[in-house]
Amino acid sequence: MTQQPIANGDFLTLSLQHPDGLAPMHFNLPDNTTVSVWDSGVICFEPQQPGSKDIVLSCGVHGNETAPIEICAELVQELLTGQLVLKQRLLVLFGNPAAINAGTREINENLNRLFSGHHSMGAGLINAERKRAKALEGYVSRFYSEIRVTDAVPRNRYLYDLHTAIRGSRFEKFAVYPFLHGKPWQKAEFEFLQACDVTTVLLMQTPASTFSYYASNSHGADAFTIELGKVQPFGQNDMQRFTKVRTALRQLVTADNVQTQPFDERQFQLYQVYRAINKQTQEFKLHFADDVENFTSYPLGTLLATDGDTEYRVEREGEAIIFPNAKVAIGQRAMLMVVPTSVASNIS
Ligand SMILES: O=C(O)CCC(=O)N[C@@H](CCC(=O)O)C(=O)O
Ligand SMILES: [Zn+2]
Repeated sequence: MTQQPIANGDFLTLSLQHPDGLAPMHFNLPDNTTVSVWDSGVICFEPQQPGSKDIVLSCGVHGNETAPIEICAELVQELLTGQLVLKQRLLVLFGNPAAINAGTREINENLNRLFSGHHSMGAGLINAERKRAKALEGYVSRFYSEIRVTDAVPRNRYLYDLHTAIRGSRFEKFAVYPFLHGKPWQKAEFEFLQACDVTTVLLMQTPASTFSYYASNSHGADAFTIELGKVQPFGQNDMQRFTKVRTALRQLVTADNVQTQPFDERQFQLYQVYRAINKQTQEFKLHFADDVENFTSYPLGTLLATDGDTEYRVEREGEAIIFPNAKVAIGQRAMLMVVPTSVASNIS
């Protein structure tokens, strides 16, 4: 039998050697799973008789968020070398190979603010991140629509966009559930998140230009941004901390079902956005230290940030900070303030 062209299974290294594009290739694994490389960091697997799930796993949308990159690279390697046998259709995306090579969150612009067409707004497709966002949208659309399965079993779409946060967090791992426009939150998804060791979930209340919102809103996918801890350089992640998510992702792609526990809201910390604070001027400044963790709350009236003459103080009991970042571009979200909530009123 001829060896498949990525014999060592190290698709990440191959992609990083060709960050600006990789010639498409197409081959079969010994179990007849079809493998198609569509671009640098874009690899599609289709088992001969796939289950009903179309799964997109993405990582490296921010180039310095290494743990998810290592987790996805390992999974792809195990698939390519036959250590794992796939059951579901799977598209793995290493979001921003150039930024991964540079070890930076972004090169020119935050890729995770460019989806749902934002790549082409304003100045248009002026940099590599804007072009990549457009290309990634195309790959996701192609994956969800190009299905060679002919039976009438209804298909379910998923996209898990794996990240790590800039700061530490009171809850080490947490997920962002994109705005569903009134549609019910999904018990099965909370159960899957719990299997991944993620029991803190932030429910968004507005559309966003993120990858997960794009998949949810444009493709009807069950989609999440999943934060797996704090950013670390390559090789410095304690992989033991990811045992549950690695196992759950393996089960997701190799089996019909993931082993989960029935949903019980009491086992989750659920938050919703109370307000988003956007950076208005270059003077935007946070008034707490860099090591203050996500989900920290302060007493009413505490000064959190200033932006020129504008002061942002705690205005609601229990509101907590998340994703504070003074370095974002003008007009972008510099911090979210979140409050505890429940999903009981709208879950199915
Ligand atoms: O730690 C931070 O400040 C940012 C971590 C990160 O990249 N988070 C994502 C969340 C995306 C979402 O809201 O769904 C981002 O900011 O892009
Ligand atoms: Zn990120």
